Amino acid sequence: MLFPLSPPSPDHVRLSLRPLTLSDEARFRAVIFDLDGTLLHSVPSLTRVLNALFAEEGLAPLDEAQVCAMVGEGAGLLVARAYGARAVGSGTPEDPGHSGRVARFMACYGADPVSGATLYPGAAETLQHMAGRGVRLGLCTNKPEGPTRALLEAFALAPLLGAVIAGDTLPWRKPDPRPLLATLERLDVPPGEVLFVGDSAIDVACARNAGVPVVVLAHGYRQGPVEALGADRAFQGFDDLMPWLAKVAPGDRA
Ligand SMILES: O=C(O)COP(=O)(O)O
Repeated sequence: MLFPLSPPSPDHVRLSLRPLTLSDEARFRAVIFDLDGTLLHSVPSLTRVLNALFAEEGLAPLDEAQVCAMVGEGAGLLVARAYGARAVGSGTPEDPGHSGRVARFMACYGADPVSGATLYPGAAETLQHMAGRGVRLGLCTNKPEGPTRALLEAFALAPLLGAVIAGDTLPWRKPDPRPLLATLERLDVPPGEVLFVGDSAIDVACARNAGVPVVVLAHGYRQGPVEALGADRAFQGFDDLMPWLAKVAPGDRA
């Protein structure tokens, strides 16, 4: 089961408020964010692009709930899963037609990754407040670097981020720890002083592999209940994350 695609149900809110493990006494000098499902609601834009390609090929469109379940492990797996859902190809990157499909997707998505994408409420304000207090901020996403940079510029986040590692910046993607470790190295902060904020099992696994504490936002893309992700703490969205971040990452200009 996948949630939330619409305003959270009371049950979902209750689940996300269960006691979790990361203490309020923790202190961090840097915070690294995931992009899709954490800062950015990108599924409408990804669905638009996939369905434009599908229309050209006479394939039935996907809905946003289906695409939500396919996002988080990079453009290649998204495209493989999307075509696989229409019985085109094997649903894996090993399929002979895969690289052509990814190239067509990237041409179309790269031309306009912004239309249909929105920042989650409070995302920009949270990053602005933290950057203003001297907290070092980074981004670690599996989305390819071209559209990632275009989105960060379009939503005015680029100047707030001291490090950006995208899905094709390095030869490895999350859940491999190296993209996250590279992000904190570029921020010049050791793993114990960094918090990762994500939304998915991939994010939690990456953080665990890197030895970095991780919290998740329940507004993002995942399958199953938020506490099943095994993060150190979960928040509904930026409304409840922001006051907690102000405590645990006060910044050196506070
Ligand atoms: O899978 C993607 O393309 C992006 O995913 P992420 O920003 O959640 O890492």
